[in-house]
Order: sequence, then structure tokens, then C-alpha cells
Amino acid sequence: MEVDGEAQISELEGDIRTLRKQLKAKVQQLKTLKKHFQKNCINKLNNNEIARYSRQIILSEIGVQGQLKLKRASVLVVGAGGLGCPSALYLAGAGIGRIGILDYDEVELTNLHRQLLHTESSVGLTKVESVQSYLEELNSQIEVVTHHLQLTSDNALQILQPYDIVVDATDNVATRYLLNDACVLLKKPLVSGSALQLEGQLTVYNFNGGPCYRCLFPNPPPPETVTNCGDGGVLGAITGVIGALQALETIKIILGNTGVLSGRLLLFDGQQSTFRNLKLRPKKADCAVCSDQPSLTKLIDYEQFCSMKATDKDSHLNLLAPHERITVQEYRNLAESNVPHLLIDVRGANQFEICQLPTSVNVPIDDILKNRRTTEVAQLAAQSGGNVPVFVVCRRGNDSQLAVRHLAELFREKGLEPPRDIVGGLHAWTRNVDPEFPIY
Ligand SMILES: Nc1ncnc2c1ncn2[C@@H]1O[C@H](COP(=O)(O)OP(=O)(O)OP(=O)(O)O)[C@@H](O)[C@H]1O
Ligand SMILES: [Zn+2]
Repeated sequence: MEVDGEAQISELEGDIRTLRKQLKAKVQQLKTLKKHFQKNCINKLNNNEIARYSRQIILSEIGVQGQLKLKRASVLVVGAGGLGCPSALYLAGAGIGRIGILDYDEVELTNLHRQLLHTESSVGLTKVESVQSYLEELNSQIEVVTHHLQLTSDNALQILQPYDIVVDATDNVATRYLLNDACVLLKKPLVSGSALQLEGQLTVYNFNGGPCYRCLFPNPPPPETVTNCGDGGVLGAITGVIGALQALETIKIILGNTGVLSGRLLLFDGQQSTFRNLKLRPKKADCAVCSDQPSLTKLIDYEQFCSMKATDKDSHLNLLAPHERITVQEYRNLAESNVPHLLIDVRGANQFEICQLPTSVNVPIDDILKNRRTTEVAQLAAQSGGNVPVFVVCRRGNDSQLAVRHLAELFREKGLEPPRDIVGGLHAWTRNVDPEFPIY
């Protein structure tokens, strides 16, 4: 019975894959035909457009002339994730004539709770392809261009050049500086958003005499102070709010309306349901990139400048010497041989509840770095039979290094062997030791 069921499921899945392929080919055919036969005039709205956009055309802030401005505009959305999905969706709905979607990544199951243009059937496809097919279904009157690549110093200027406005919907500091500098050099407004946990932020850089990102943050933050969604978590409704607001600011810029969020920062606290509007420092007279005498006149190596990767996929810190570390295979061998040891898992309690290695003890990284439970850890180590080895594990092997670095001195003071971190954390455990161990 069960085997039969599995066969039926995989047969149906196969059929659906084939049908999807056929559908895709037909949609492409239709697109080509429409392009050829339907002349779309940029100085006039066709009947379809008049009906489709009527509810916004009747707004005094938009009107026919405003709608034509939107039709003639082009916007590049960099990042097709939590922020990029809602902003691209509202830009497409509003009728932005040309929308570029840029992302190097593929859709994963962990994206679907918040990156709502991707569906279960797009897992494994490129994010840009997934967004493109959704937007084209929604609005065949607009053009959606895809850029399936990583934005770097080598390609940024060329890619951004043809667009009027850039939306920063990425998730890492190196790309933020890259986009800022490229937008300053190309004189384009940058609509910047970020969201983490239950909070979000929004501002527009390099617009109407307002500051750029570098004016406010001349130097990047230390890598260990940066948290991403994978480590800190985020709720989909929060990225939805900020992404939709990014689309709104973009539309206001295109329309030439007042009230654009330049020189101001909008802070959204989803827990308290509050919005705060902070006035930002004005443009910095000696800003390295946007001042009258800039010291930076071309793009630089942003990964080096920030000491951080421009992708969050393999942003592994490398803080420790080889003798302070152990691989997952070495740990597995040692655990299987019942070598007495202590394993500290430094993830937050919520994550520890999802899955954990046998015998591990949960002491969250915050408690270690703020010395709330360091003595307790040293005591545990001492109690476990004197000088048993202590290992530290986390999700991807970054926090475990911070913990080891922080604990080493205390352990030495107490005459204990300093702890070692498990390289690559639980992700490496799933990859190299136990494929059944949950990954998140
Ligand atoms: N330099 C870059 N070039 C191209 N795409 C980028 C660059 N930097 C970031 N991105 C993309 O920006 C998006 C950011 O979205 P978000 O943080 O919601 O997604 P994610 O990385 O899939 O999430 P998670 O951190 O949960 O895995 C990602 O899809 C990422 O691939
Ligand atoms: Zn500046």
C-alpha cells in the first residue's frame, strides 16, 4: 500500500514537471508573439492599462501623466529574497515599465516562509527565474529582465547603468557598500531596506542632496557583530512591510512626488507595532565617495574592505588556529569511541529545541560573550572528570569560534585545556556525517 502510494506520488510529480516545462515554452512563445504584434506606445496608455491601473490613476498624486512616468521607468531590484519579492511584486503591480531582478541564488525550502513569490515547485530553480515567471503572469504589460549572477565590483556599473533607480534588497554589508558606491558614481537613487527578527529599517540614499550610506557609515562594522536572517531569524510579515515600503519610495521618486525618505531613517518595530522616523546626519562634507573631492572614484574590493563575504552562504569566520579546532568527522570518531568529553552547543534555546547532538549541553553564545554563564561552563568542564576535552558547536561554525576565543583564557586560568570548536557546525555534521540530521 505504502509503496504504491510512493510510486503514484512520484509519477504525478513527474507529470507535473513535464506539464510545467510545456507551459513555460508556451508562455515564452506567447511573449515573443505579443512583442512582435502589439506595439506598446510609451506615450499613451492602452485600454488594458487604463483599466488595470485605474484605481491608482484616479489618485491626484498619480494621474495619467504619473502612470506614463511609471511605464517609462526602469528599476533594478538587487536580491530576490525577503525584501526583493514584495518590492518587485508591488513595482510590477503598479506598472513600472522595466523591472530588473538580480540574484545569484536558487530557491530553498527555508525561503518560502517569507519570499512569497517563490513556491514549492520553484525550489531548486534560480530565484530570478522564479520571480520573473510570477511577475509576468501578474502583468504582461511590463518587461521583466533577469540577471542571474553575483553583483561584484567588476560588473556592477555596467549592470546598474541602464536603470533609473536601484532597490537594495540584499542581506550583506559588502554588497551594501558596493551598491552605494556604484549608485553614487552613476548618480542614481538607492532605496535601501533591511529586516531582521521583528524589526525593519528603510531609507533612500544618494537622492536630492541627501547622504549616502558611506556618509553615515564610513567604516564597516566588525564582522562578528553582524547577524543575518539565517542566524538571527526573521518573520515574513516584517520583510513584507519593508519590501512594500521600498516599492512605495521607488514609486514616489519616479513620480517626482514630495515626502521621499531621504535624509531620514524609518524604523519599524513589529513587536510594538511602532514606526519611528529619525532625522539622519546630512551629507558628509568629506565623504570618501559622494563629496566634492572624493578619494574613491572607482569601485574597490568590498569583501576585503568589510572583511566579510558578499554572500551569506559561506561567510565563515576564520578566527582560530588549527589546533583550536576539530572536524565533524574527528568529533564523530571520538564520540563513537565513547571518549569522555563535554559538548557545548552555543545556539539559542529555540534553535537547540529544533535539533541537537546527543549529550550536548546548551549554553547560548550571548550568555558566554556577556560572561553570564562562563564560570558555569568552566565548572562543567572541571566536573566532567578533570581534564576532559571540551568542544563547542553551533549551526554553521561561526559562533562556536567566538565562544572558543572568549572562553580560552578563563579555561587556562583555571588550569583547564581550552575548548575547541567543531568546524562548520551542525551544517557540516549533516553534510559529512549524518544526512538525516535536520538542516535549517
Ligand atoms: N552580491 C550579491 N549579488 C547577487 N545577489 C545577492 C548579493 N548579495 C545578496 N544577494 C541576494 O540577496 C537576497 C537576500 O535575501 P534574503 O536574505 O531574504 O535571502 P537568503 O539569503 O535566501 O536568506 P537566508 O539568509 O535565510 O538563507 C538573497 O537571495 C541573496 O542571494
Ligand atoms: Zn556620502
